[in-house]
Amino acid sequence: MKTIAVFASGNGSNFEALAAACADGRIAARIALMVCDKPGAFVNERAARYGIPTFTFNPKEYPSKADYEREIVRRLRAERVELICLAGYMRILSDVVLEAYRDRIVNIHPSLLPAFKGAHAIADAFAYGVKVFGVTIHYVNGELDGGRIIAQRAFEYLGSDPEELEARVHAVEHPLYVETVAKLVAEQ
Ligand SMILES: Nc1nc2c(c(=O)[nH]1)N[C@@H](CNc1ccc(C(=O)N[C@@H](CCC(=O)O)C(=O)O)cc1)CN2
Ligand SMILES: O=CNCC(=O)N[C@@H]1O[C@H](COP(=O)(O)O)[C@@H](O)[C@H]1O
Repeated sequence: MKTIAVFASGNGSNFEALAAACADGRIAARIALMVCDKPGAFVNERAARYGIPTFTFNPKEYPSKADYEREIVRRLRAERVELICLAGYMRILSDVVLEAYRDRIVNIHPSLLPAFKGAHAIADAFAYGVKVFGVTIHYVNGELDGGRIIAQRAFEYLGSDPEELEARVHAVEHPLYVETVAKLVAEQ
């Protein structure tokens, strides 16, 4: 049984998709920790419902990113975490975490990378008027949204409602993340 950690900053629908899949065996892993940089974010409520321990912190309470990342690594090691899944985690990871978990961090990004990197991918793609949207799961390294791609799924959207588009993105990313993490933990 592999041990994973999920990092999130907001609503946590991807976190919940992974937690549900671990709970019912579709992913042969246990989520030992949910890491969140936003106290009060709804993802904390979701973790509580699943009885998953959290390390939720306020970056402003630490002298630097390295300080809070050292604390994160301490807790990950204490839980013997083997794989980190970023799921809407909106902080750029420094070498403190990247080196401790080299090639064992994956991220889901709501665009067909390398197009539309960054924190506002859906809005940027929508503004561009793209007709084909998609999601990407990639390894995380020092280059922002530039790690080796593991999986992608595309879909056509011709509408003009940003909320409808975001719902379509989530409907595609949840099963893809579950399917991809299930394969990753089965391989390791
Ligand atoms: N190493 C590294 N870290 C990462 C990713 C990566 O592929 N490599 N993928 C990230 C997901 N994508 C982004 C892209 C941009 C930003 C971003 O610009 N964040 C602001 C802060 C945003 C906020 O305050 O909420 C910052 O400067 O940290 C955050 C996540 C998560 N962290
Ligand atoms: O990789 C770049 N940026 C990260 C990013 O934008 N991730 C996206 O944040 C959303 C979180 O939704 P939630 O799971 O909280 O409901 C989700 O759509 C992720 O693809």
